[in-house]
This record gives sequence, structure tokens and C-alpha cells, in this order.
Amino acid sequence: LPFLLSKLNPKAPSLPPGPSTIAFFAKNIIFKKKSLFELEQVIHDLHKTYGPIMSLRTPSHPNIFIEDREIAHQALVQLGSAIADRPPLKEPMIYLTCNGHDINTSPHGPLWRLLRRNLTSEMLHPSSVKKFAPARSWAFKLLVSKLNARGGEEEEEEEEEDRENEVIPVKKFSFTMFCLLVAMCFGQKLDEEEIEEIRDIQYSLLFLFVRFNLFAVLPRVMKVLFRRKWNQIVGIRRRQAEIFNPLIRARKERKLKGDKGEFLPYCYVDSLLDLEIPEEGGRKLSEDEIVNLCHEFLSGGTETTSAGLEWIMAEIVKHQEVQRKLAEEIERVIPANEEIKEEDLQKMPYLKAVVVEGLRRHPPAHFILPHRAARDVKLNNYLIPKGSEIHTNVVQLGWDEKVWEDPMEFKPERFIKGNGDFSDEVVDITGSREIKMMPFGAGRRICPGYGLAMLHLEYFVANLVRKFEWRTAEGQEVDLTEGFEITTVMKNPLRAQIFHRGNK
Ligand code: HEM
Repeated sequence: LPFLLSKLNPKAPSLPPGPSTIAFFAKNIIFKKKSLFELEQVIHDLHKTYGPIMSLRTPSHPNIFIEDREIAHQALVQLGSAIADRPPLKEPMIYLTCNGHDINTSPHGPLWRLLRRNLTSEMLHPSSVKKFAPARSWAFKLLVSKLNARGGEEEEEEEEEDRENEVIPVKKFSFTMFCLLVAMCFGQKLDEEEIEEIRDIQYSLLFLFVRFNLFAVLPRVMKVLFRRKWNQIVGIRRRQAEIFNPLIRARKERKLKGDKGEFLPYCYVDSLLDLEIPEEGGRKLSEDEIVNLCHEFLSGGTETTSAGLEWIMAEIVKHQEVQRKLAEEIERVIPANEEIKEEDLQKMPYLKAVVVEGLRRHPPAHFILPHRAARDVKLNNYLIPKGSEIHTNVVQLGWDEKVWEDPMEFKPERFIKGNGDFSDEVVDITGSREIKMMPFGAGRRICPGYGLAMLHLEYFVANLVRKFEWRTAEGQEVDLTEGFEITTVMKNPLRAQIFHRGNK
């Protein structure tokens, strides 16, 4: 209706301009079957014709694309709850998320607030995050043993890592990050085979999500056409529950017995077991809901952080002067032979600059998750009708030449003040004052794990640089070409030579 009214009254705000839907789908999806990654480039090119905010109508709703930091700030921060909803769920997501009983798919409302507050104020509260220090230390030791290993279980990689001191660390980064998150989730140090199985299930579900998202335009037809795939999803989720449920029950029993636990005294499952939903008569979460929330925790925090870590280490290998400065800073702050702990990281402004610059130059998510307009709103003088889906670009905002000098260069120094401190004036990574870059999104739906992600990135980068000297693999240049998996990754994974720094 608002759209029709805007057509009748020429003075009323109208939808942002955009290409013809039929031409767009025919050209890019029906005939060329472009991947999500290729579509991102198509959208970027279309912005050059239609401007920083454009629309593309699909039968059920208009899609709004934003590629401008001021408009993004208006939409995500200034308009508050108006654009903080998520698109309605379709199968198989309805089944998999227990009908939106998780943080990222639930509508902007009391349940979302409850689950999100539990993650940010209970689980990821600084006092809880401190309790996970043994898990971080264990995960780092595991990573070191994997980096040191030659020949053995990871055949594919090991075969390629035949030259002395050479490593292709990407899978080791992602496995380590996964082990750490599994420990934080279930409070236990599981053995590697068990973690591998959990990870395989997690990946299978994530890849199926991506495929189903692509075909979400006609969900009912797709559900019939892809019946076998749908059944496959149901089977995988069942297996996931078979593995997670005993871990959840073990935590419940431990709590009943008042057992403190040897490894971690607290974990995500503990916080979920305590939760009650006031809007549903104060009931507790069901086991399926807890399984789903654990799934979300593991998938939200693994591939994003490990992709970020690989990009940052790649830039460190490429820019040896950055590595030198970082190693000097670490040496100044921490006495030799001591492990770098969380509290030490705050004394390392250059480390923070390296991590933030890495996230600006290589944000693991090129778009934030789709938002939905909860009511009609005016955005940059255009009408955004209720129900529109808003897609905001992350990567182009961080590469904006109007904000960043030489945006494609990796220059951590841009965040360092004359006195050597990290400059919060250059960037507010949460985007609440203004958006200059937003690897974690901005506003109400900003990534609730951003503090943890920053901690993990700083912790692993600092410890990796302290433990090893990283150099380019012989006869190779670091190739920064992007590829797309669940996040934006290095198309040609980092290959580097590593040398122990003395006995530190
Ligand atoms: C470098 C690492 C990470 C990056 C780049 C990242 C990025 C993002 C982005 C761009 C969003 C979408 C925001 C929006 O839709 O407006 C998001 C949402 C989310 N992230 Fe992260 N994230 C990271 C790590 C984590 C971690 C460690 C966790 C949890 C342990 C996590 C959990 C979530 C959840 C639950 C949401 C949904 C929030 C909501 O809908 O309210 N993320 N993240």
C-alpha cells in the first residue's frame, strides 16, 4: 500500500532507484547462476549506476542495498528498532532454529533481548571471559603442537607442507578456534575425534544453509524439489542432538551435584540451563533449543574469527616491518618465557592497531546479516516500506577513499597517535558515533561476540608472533585474492615459513 500511495502522490517519498528485477534475475541467476560472491560484485557495480542506496523488488518484498557509511548509520543506529528485525523464517530454518529460538534469527522482541542479554551480560561478561583463560591457553598449545607437527594426521596439508618449516595454517587456525569455542560452550576438553565430528556436522549444516538461502525466493517449491536435501538436514540435526545432549546433561548433573569442574567452572550451556522465558510462563529452554543455541555459538564464533586470523597473519608475513614492530612491543611488555595473557594485551596498542587494520582491510563478513523494516520508514529521503529487507555492505565502507588514505594498503600506523597509544578517535569499531568501518555491524544487532572476537584475535596474533618468526614461503608471494566459503577467505591459503624465536 505505501508503495502504491507513493506512486499516486509524486511528492511522497518513493523506493530507492534500482534495476529491473526480471533483468537482474535473468542476467545473474537464471542464465549465469552466479555465486553469492559474484553477486556481491554485481551489486557493487549497480551502485555505481543507482547510487549508494538502491532497491530490487522480489515478489514478496523490496530489497534495499546500502553502500554508504552515513546512510548505514541512519539505518542501523539512528532508526533504532525500526530496522532491527530479521526477515521471516522459512523452512528448513524454522525446523532448525526451533522456530527462531536463537539470537540471529529471532525477531527484534523480548525473546531476542533475553537470549542476547544472556550471551553478552552472562557468558561474555568480562568476569566470565576471564574464567576461560585455561581454555585459551590449552587451545594455543594445541595450535603450537599442530604447527610443529610434520607428517601425521592431516595428510592433505602435510603432503603440501613438505618443505622444511613451511606451514599452511588455515585449517589449524580454524580447528583451534573451534576447540576453544567447544570448550567455552560445553565446559569440557573433548578429545580431537569428538571435536572433529561436531565440526563436520556444523559445516554440513552451514553449507546447506547457504545453499537454501540462495533459493529462498520460492521456498515451498524448493522444499519439494530438494526433498532429499531437506531430509538430509533433518538427519544431520538429529546426529548433532545425539552428540550435544549428553554434554548438556553432564553439565546439568554437575550443577545438581555442586561439582566445580576441573577444567572450566562455567560455560555457555550453564548459562542456558539457568535461563527462563518470562513471556512463556517462565519455562526453561528445551534440549532442542539449547542444541540450536550451542550450534549458533559455535558457528558464529569460529569461521569468522579464524578467517580474520589468517588474513591478519598473511599481512604480517607480507609486511615484515609490521611483524618487527609487533615483536618489539611484545618483548617490551612481557618478560621472556611468560605466556601472554588477556591483561597483557591491553598494554599493546600496536597489536590492537594490527588487528583492527586487518578487520578493516579484510572483514570476514562482506555484508551484515539481512535486517527487516518493522514499519514504514524514511531513509535518506526514500521510502523503505515495512517488510523490506535491508542489506548493508561492510567491505566497501572500510575501503572508502573519502575516509581512509590508501584504503587498500595495510597500515596499522593509521590507528596510532603521536604518543604511541591506540587512537579511539580514528575509529569507533562499534559505529555508534559514526561508521567508518563496521566488521561487526552496528546498532542493536551489532555482533554480540565482538569483544570476544577481538580478544581471541589479539591473543592468538600476539602469541603466534612471540612464539615464531613468520616469513614468506620460499619462492612465493602472499596472495591476497579473496575467495568465498562461509566467510570471505584467502582464495590461495597463506603458506609461510615459521621459525621458533629462541626458547620463548
Ligand atoms: C571476527 C569475528 C566476528 C565477526 C567479523 C562477526 C561479524 C558479525 C556480523 C557482521 C554480524 C551481523 C550483525 C547484523 O546483522 O547487524 C554478526 C552477528 C552475530 N554474531 Fe558475530 N562476528 C564475529 C564473531 C562472533 C563471535 C565470537 C560470536 C559468539 C561467540 C558471534 C555471534 C554472533 C551472533 C549471535 C550474531 C547475531 C546477533 C543478532 O542478531 O542480534 N560472532 N557477527
